Amino acid sequence: MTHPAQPKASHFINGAYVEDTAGTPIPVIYAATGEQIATVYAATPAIVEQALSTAKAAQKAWAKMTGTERGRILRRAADIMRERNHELSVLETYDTGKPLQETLVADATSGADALEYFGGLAGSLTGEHIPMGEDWVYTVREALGLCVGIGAWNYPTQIACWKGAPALACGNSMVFKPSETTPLCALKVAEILHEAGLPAGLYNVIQGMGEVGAALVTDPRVDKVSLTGSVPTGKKVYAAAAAGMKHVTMELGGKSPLIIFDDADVENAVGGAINGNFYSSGQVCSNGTRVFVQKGIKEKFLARLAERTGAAVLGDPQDEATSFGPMVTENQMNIVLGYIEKGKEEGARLICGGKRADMPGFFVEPTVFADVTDDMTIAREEIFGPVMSVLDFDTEEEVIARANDTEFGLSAGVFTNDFSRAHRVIGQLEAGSCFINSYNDAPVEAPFGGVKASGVGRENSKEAIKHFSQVKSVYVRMGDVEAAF
Ligand SMILES: NC(=O)c1ccc[n+]([C@@H]2O[C@H](COP(=O)([O-])OP(=O)(O)OC[C@H]3O[C@@H](n4cnc5c(N)ncnc54)[C@H](O)[C@@H]3O)[C@@H](O)[C@H]2O)c1
Ligand SMILES: CCCCC=O
Repeated sequence: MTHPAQPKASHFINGAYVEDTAGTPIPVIYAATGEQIATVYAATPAIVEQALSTAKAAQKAWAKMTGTERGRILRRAADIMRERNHELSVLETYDTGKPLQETLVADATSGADALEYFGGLAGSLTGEHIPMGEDWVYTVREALGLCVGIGAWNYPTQIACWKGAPALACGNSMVFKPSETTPLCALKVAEILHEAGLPAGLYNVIQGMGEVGAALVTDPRVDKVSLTGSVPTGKKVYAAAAAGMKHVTMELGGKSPLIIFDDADVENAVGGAINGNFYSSGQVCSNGTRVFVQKGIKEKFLARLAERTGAAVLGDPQDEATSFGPMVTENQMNIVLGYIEKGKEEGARLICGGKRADMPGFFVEPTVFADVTDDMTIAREEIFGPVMSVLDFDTEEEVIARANDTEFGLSAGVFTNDFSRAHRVIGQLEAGSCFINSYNDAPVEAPFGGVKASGVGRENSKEAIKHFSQVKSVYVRMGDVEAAF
């Protein structure tokens, strides 16, 4: 019998599902059982062409509509997403393995927030009037044109909406390629947008691996590329986009510091460290995986952390009681287990976890290492799994230097009851998305993105509008034109 997660077809182009079984089959594996639940096919060159030409053709008429008209459609889509939250969350759980307890509150709901927020902003996208004596300049905020979105596998619904909603609000069209690991949810986003009244051709989803992404990025009709992925992929995609002088947004990886001073509330700091390491089984770009704890509270912090981590409920992700799911794939599980072995070999002290969980599926126990030093592999490389490194520190000055000693710069957090210190420290951390006495909040109203190797540009908030539009400036002369001859 066909699994309920099997989509009607692999691609969504020009307002309808489209199939082409000539493409490479992509199996969709449910991470909690290892069973194949669906199959999609990678886009053939004919499918890529169909998606790009339809998106190119549809964009101009969309940009001519008023922002209020465009926004109304996005807000209607947000309402539909919220009405279908349960069904979409179940699908997100099949796509990623993340527990339903999380997907019910963090995925379609976050996507709906983006559609609602950018739908609301669409009517307010105006230029300015700049007086020049008798003359004046006016500016117009215009769409970029045809945008490509490429997604990672940890938040398939959210990424499809975080890119699609601002792009459409500004009058662009989009071809979105989800990660080949989680191809299901973006198709539902496309379906819902069209049900809400989006004209055909404006939001298209095609499947495929890196080659399909590369074909999209290098196409001369494409004006902008927004990628969520790893730093190595980001470097390739950025270079390819630069060759065509295209706009880019790069939401990439991290190895973010979470700094806990000894005056912090220990329970809140432990909660922040759990949210910053074990949510989505650690598969979150902004995770604070280098937890610097001031020596005075180190043992108290570790004891409570081990106790609370022991309360994680590993199990069937579709059961709402489960609070911790599997890695997205067997490969990702093996990568994470490899890092855990490396941590042990390099002399870190294992506090809890440290192995594959004894159950079906790709589960790795939530793992904490203490006595981690800056040079250890687990403290330097992005693991993208539930492995927390706890490092000791003595002084504020020392911890700031060590926190910044990384190629990455996505996020950073500070826990302290001294607010002067909190702002002073955050002010010196090289990171794009920061937290004080909290971790991993990502509301649509706040800009999200990194500095250094972690990215270029910002998603969410009014900042995202700048990255999906451009400004035309028009000089208006009221008098005669003076010329040299
Ligand atoms: N900053 C953020 O907002 C954010 C959010 C989620 C995940 N991430 C990062 O994503 C990574 C995990 O996701 P992943 O393993 O799917 O990343 P990945 O880099 O392997 O793949 C990302 C996407 O890029 C595509 N791709 C690969 N090669 C390409 C090429 N040459 N041209 C065009 N597209 C290409 C893939 O098919 C996939 O859709 C982690 O590093 C994580 O930190 C970042
Ligand atoms: C907390 C925001 C998650 C986006 C990156 O993985």
